[in-house]
Amino acid sequence: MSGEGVELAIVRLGAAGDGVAALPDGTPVFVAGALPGERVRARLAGRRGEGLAARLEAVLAPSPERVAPPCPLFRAGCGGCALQHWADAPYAAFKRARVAEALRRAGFADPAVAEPARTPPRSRRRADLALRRAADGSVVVGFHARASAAVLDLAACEILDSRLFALLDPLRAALRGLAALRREGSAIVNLLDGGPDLLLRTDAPLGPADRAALAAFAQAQAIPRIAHAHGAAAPETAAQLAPATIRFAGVTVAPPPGAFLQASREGEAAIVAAVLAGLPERLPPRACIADLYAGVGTLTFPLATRARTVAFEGAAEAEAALAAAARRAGARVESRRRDLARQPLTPAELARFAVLVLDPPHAGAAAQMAQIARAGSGAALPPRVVYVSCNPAALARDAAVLRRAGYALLSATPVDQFLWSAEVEAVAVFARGRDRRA
Ligand SMILES: C[S@@+](CC[C@H](N)C(=O)[O-])C[C@H]1O[C@@H](n2cnc3c(N)ncnc32)[C@H](O)[C@@H]1O
Repeated sequence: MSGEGVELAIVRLGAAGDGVAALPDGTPVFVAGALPGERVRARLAGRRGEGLAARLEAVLAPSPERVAPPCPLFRAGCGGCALQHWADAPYAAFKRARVAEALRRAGFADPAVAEPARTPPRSRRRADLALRRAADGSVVVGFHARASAAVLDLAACEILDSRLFALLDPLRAALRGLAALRREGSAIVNLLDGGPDLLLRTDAPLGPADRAALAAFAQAQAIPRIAHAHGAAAPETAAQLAPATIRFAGVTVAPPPGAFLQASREGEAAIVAAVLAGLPERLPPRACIADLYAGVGTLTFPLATRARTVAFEGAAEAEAALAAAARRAGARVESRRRDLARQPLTPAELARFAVLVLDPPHAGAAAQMAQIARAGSGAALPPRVVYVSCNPAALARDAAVLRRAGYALLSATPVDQFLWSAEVEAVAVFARGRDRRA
C-alpha cells in the first residue's frame, strides 16, 4: 500500500498536529500539513501506530482557515513548528479542546477549561538544536525536519527569542573550526538573566585548541557560560565569563548546564500565575506545600511566598541548585533529592501537606498516582492538588486517578507555550473533602 496515491477528506487534527482522514475500510491516515475540512491528494508512506502516514502532495480544496505561514522554513518542513498554516482562532480552540478532551477522558463530564494563555512569537528562551557537519566542513544548526532525521539549517525562525536567533550565525562560525564536532552533536541553549547559557554535546572530546576557541567565542558573544559534553558524559564547563543565573520570585538560582526551564518567560509567568491562583485562598499558618518534580525551583520559590514548601526533584544537579539557592536566600523551602518513579511519596507522607503540586515529565506521574490510588477515597490526602501537565495523554491518565480518589476538578488553564506546535501545557486544579465544597 505504501507509495499509493490517494484522495482524502480530512476530518480532524490529530494529537501531533497532522490532518486525519479515513480510508474506506476505516483505517486512519495521518497527513502532515493538511487541515480539517480539506480535500487533499497524498501518497501513503507506511504504518504509523494504528494507522498509516501519508505525504501531502496537493491541497485540492483548501480550508477557509488556511493562512500563509509566517516563516519561510515552515514550507521546507522544519520540525520546530507544525501549525503555522492555521488561522489563530481555530488553532487556539484546538489547544483548548485537547485539554478539555483529556479531562473528559479522565471522567470529568463537563470540564471548566479557560481560554489558553498565549505566548508571543520569538519568545522561546530554551531550545535543543541539532548540529550536523556538512561535507564542505560548514555546520548546520537547526531543528529536525518534520518526521525525518534530517536537520534543517535555521536560516529564519519565528519562535526563537531574537537574542538566541542572533547567536546562530556566530555559533555556526565557531563550530566550523571545532575539532570536537566531527559529524554531529547538539546544542541546548537557555536564555538566562545574564545571557545565553550553552551546552554543546559533540561526538569527540574537546582539545586545548577547541577550549581556546570556545573561550574566545564566549568572550565575543558575551556568553556567560559554555559547557561541553562528549557523547553521553556529564557536562563540564568549557568557558565561564560570568555567573549563569536566573531569578524565580526574587530568588537567584544557578542552574546546571542544559537545565530544564519553562520554554518562555511568558509561559513560565502564565504557569506560575495559574498555580498560585490554584492555591486555597487561605492557608493555615503552618500549612505546607509539596512541590513534586521541582526542577531548579521555577514553581518552588513562587509557592514559598505563600507557605513553607518542600521540593522533590530526581536530577541531582537540579536539586543541588535549588537547595543552594534556597539556603542563600533563606527561603521557606526544604529540598529533597528523590526519584519519584522508584520512591513516590507514600499516603502517610502526602497526608501532612495542605497542597500537592505536581509538574511531572512527559510520561506523567504514574508511580505517584499509584500511591494516591492505594490510599483509597477515605484516606487523609492533600485537600488540594495542582497538576501542571505538558502532555494531555498523561493528564488524562493521572486526572482519572485523582477523580477516583475523590477529587473534583475546580479549573483548568491551558498554556500555549510551544507556539505553532501541537503541544499544549495545562494547569489543572483539583480539590477533595471539605476543600471541594469551599
Ligand atoms: C516538566 S519538568 C518541571 C520542572 C519544574 N517544575 C519547572 O517548572 O521548571 C519535570 C522535572 O521532573 C524531574 N523528574 C523526571 N523524572 C523524575 C523522577 N522519576 N523523580 C523525580 N523527578 C523527576 C525532571 O528532572 C524535571 O526537573
